Amino acid sequence: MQAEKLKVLLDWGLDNGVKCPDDVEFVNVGGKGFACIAKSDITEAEFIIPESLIIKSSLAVSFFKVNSNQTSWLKLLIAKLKFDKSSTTVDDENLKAKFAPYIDALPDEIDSPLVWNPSELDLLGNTNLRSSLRIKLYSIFNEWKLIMETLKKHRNEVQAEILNIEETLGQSEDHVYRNITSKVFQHSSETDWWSFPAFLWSHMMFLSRAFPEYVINPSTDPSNVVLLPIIDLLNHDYRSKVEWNQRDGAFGVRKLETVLRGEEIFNNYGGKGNEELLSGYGFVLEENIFDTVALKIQLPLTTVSEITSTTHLFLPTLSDYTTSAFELSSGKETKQMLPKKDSQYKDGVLYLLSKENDAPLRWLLDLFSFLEKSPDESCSSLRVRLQGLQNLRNAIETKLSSTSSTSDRQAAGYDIKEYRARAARIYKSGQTKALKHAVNELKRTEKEWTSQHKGDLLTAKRIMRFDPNFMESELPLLLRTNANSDITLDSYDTLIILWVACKAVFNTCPREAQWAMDAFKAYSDCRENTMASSAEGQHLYQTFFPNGSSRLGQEQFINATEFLQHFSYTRLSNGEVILVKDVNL
Ligand SMILES: C[S@@+](CC[C@H](N)C(=O)[O-])C[C@H]1O[C@@H](n2cnc3c(N)ncnc32)[C@H](O)[C@@H]1O
Repeated sequence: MQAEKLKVLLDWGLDNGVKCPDDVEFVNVGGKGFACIAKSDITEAEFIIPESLIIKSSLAVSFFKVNSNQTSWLKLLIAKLKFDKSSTTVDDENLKAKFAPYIDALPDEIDSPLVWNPSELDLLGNTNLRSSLRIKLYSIFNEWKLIMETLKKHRNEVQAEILNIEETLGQSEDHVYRNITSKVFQHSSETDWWSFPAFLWSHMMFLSRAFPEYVINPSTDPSNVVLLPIIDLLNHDYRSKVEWNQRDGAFGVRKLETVLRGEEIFNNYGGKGNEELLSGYGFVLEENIFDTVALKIQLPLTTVSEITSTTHLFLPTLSDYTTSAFELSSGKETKQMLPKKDSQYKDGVLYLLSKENDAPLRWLLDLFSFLEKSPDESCSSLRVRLQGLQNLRNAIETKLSSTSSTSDRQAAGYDIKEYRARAARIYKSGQTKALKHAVNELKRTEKEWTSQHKGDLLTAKRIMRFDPNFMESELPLLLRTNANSDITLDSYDTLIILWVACKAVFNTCPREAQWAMDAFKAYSDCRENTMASSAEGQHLYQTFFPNGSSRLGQEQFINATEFLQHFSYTRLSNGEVILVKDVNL
């Protein structure tokens, strides 16, 4: 059946001026649909489609007599060519008849999770992709609704369909599957061409096989796309070197390397991670070097504007990550760094973490350091950097545990397609690997910083090592306990607070930690005029000195408590508090 449709399509193409290399054959490959195979060694294989066969927005503009949202109208036009039995005429040409060989040969199904059943969706667990699906459906619905509201025909039915879909989208995954997404590829002859499932079908065809129109028409809106019959039979390999070009309105794809006999001739859809490949094209690649995991950080707009107006922090947007095959083939960096507006971050700042590129992790670390710092601290202070790193590591580890966990929803008992189960496994494992890589990179960075700044950090363990006198004699004296009775301190930070207070009382600070004493004195001097108010400090003082202390006043003790809070960071892995010298990294 598919082979017959393919033959009709290829004959139609050849009759109408499509040029393909002589020695290629298109075959049906399990899991991939059609593929183009070289029958001999081919140098610079080139595929050209004439302007007359390119399906572009101008057709939709002419047919629907519209001006805006051209890609949406083009999707509706393709849904009409597929589902409407009557003709669709533009300039006396019946598009339904003209493009029938193309429309008939489009794939029976796309394995995008947009149309997976609930049992298959469960395989995605709590990943970004799973949680973005409903939002994606809403966005496609809104795109459809926007043009439907201006469509003159079928007014009452369209209005009823809009209400019905809107209501369904607010319901359970199972309900959405049964009433909308399961219908996209199991369409009956009754499917209305203007219905939402028909639009969703068309949308998925565009997502998985459209090309940018600007290749043939540089002045067009950059978001406009075209369909290229036959050229769109080429599958994707990110290693494939290709050039997309135009000549006299025709669109060409040329291989820039020799393809050996028996090998597949690939296009290159651009550097896409498995999340984008799976949701848009319904497939994944093992060991995909473009794999990323997205972290979206929501910031109040006041914080965004503080960052953009007072710091040099880099806040990325999606365009900082996208590489299209067209850009790759041009061999030069074509992306322009356009000035960004604060409003671009209203839905969050996007960080795409990957094993291959640590720059986004560094941008994220800069942001977390900024968020950690107090007004009198610098973004590059050692304490701020170390605490920012801890907070970031904590956030990524939380994401990792939710990504690797299985979904907590109830499996719904639908059949699971093995192809989809494998795709879900590979996608999830790529997400987990990218997150683990980020955690390891942060651990390595922390180690590097702490070993470079060993002398600027004081842990409770270090104190006990180089100041044995403190535990053996000074602390019992201060607490008025017997030197032989055990002193129980329930945390490392309590020990450091008592050490700081003790050193101030006895003036016996060892040389290697003198910086901590100097900083404490300076801090206490600054606070002299402010009333010591820390409830935590007061409570701790009363615990240790229920009858007060002639040596250590409450105020000085509270100063030590607050000093530790201001000049320390907490290792989240073990709760250890570490005193940090006020230096820059
Ligand atoms: C532009 S079409 C390519 C032609 C497609 N094989 C067909 O039969 O129509 C894109 C679709 O091809 C398939 N595809 C492309 N590259 C692939 C790859 N490397 N591995 C698996 N499937 C691939 C996916 O189903 C994708 O949605």
